[in-house]
Amino acid sequence: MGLVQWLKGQFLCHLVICYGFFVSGLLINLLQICTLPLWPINKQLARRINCKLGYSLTSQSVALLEWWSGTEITLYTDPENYRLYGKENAIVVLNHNFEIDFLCGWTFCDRFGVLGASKCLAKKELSYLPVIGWMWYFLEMVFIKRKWEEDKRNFVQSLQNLRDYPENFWFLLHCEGTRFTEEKHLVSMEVAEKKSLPKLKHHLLPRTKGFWVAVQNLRGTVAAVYCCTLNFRNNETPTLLGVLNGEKYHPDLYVRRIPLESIPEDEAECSAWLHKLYQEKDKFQEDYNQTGCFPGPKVTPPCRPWALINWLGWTCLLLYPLCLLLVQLVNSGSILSILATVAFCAAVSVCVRWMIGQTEVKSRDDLFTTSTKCNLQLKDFLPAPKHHSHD
Ligand SMILES: CC/C=C\C/C=C\C/C=C\C/C=C\C/C=C\C/C=C\CCC(=O)SCCNC(=O)CCNC(=O)[C@H](O)C(C)(C)COP(=O)(O)OP(=O)(O)OC[C@H]1O[C@@H](n2cnc3c(N)ncnc32)[C@H](O)[C@@H]1OP(=O)(O)O
Ligand SMILES: CCCCCCCC/C=C\CCCCCCCC(=O)OC[C@@H](O)COP(=O)(O)O
Repeated sequence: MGLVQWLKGQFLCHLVICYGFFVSGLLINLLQICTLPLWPINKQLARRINCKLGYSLTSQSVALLEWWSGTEITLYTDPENYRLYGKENAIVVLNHNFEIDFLCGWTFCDRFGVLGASKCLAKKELSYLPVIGWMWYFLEMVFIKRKWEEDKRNFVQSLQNLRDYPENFWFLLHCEGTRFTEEKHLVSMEVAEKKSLPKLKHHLLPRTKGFWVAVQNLRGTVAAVYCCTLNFRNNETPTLLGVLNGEKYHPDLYVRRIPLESIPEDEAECSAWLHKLYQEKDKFQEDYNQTGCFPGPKVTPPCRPWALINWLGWTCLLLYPLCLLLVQLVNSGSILSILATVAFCAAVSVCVRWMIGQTEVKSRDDLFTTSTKCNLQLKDFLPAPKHHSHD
């Protein structure tokens, strides 16, 4: 292992990265709050400023993936469609299997210049995440509790608000509604069976309501649906902690552009259409597993320097006062101040570690809720208890 790779694994480096991300994030949140008086006066300007501020925070994690971990992304797509990416609004339908799928998504957004304005349909809990969740309020992210009766008014209103958004945006929808795990897959295929739908091998059954409502409310605003399938080469199982440790991954993304006009307006037909799309996605996934690649030509969208420049800028800006403070502390010899500084660094580290924990794949805890819907019990997924003989 080289020196640089060894350094990337050191806690001190992680602490500096987390400190930069967290403190710059809080400053960006503060600047976003300062834009509040501008919203009633010039809403479009306030939105544009928030896109830039959002970019300044989100792109730090993109820089981490591209420059720190050296991850190389590959796109499989039709060259005719390639030239439209980033130049139109789109709904992105993506599989949800990996801990860093959102990070790869952001990286593609950055390569096509839509990172600041990128949006997604996210579970409400994510809106409480310090820094990132708070930033998303100002970026008009759509949050849902995943209870349709409670969600529908706010969901439709949030989509309607995007109709005059001043920047090109991609709206990400994980139709599967949760991350893929074997246990959730079992539950989901039971639902498929009840609904007489073909079983999927690599995906959960898509939840169709959110997709239909998004398509209906964004007609005339969004030009196309990008049907995306993400995979990692050589069965890599990427994690955010791995990225922080400087591990390099190889994501492959297959994108098909589907004009929005070709998607049925009627709810039942639209649902059937989405189920068919997932059956096709399942087939592409199976082919990928067999052959190690997706159909169609490969391209690596060019990496832009802005994420790195922004990251280095924030790091220099925030490391300077930190170093001054440390020197003063050591000179002062005050044990209390030194302890307070160590406690502050530990708090930043714990906070970011907790945020990273929110991105990790959970497999069993949410079975209680999902499985109740299907009259299955948690014990149905757990290994049979071992009976120890005391003889
Ligand atoms: C060129 C490059 C292109 C692209 C680059 C790629 C990406 C970049 C793009 C953007 C990046 C931007 C941001 C990313 C950053 C971070 C965010 C990341 C992730 C956020 C992750 C999440 O939060 S996912 C969770 C939230 N999202 C969703 O849930 C969406 C899917 N769900 C829905 O749409 C639902 O319909 C709903 C939530 C709107 C409502 O759900 P509800 O359950 O209340 O109602 P439904 O009608 O949907 O469901 C009832 C029916 O469901 C049946 N059922 C029951 N159990 C199951 C089951 N286990 N599986 C399937 N179906 C089930 C039930 O029987 C009911 O059926 P009926 O027939 O009776 O209706
Ligand atoms: C310089 C960079 C510093 C690196 C630190 C980066 C820290 C980033 C921390 C948090 C980013 C938050 C992104 C949230 C996206 C998480 C996606 C997610 O949580 O999906 C789960 C969800 O679908 C299913 O949830 P359920 O299991 O159904 O409930």
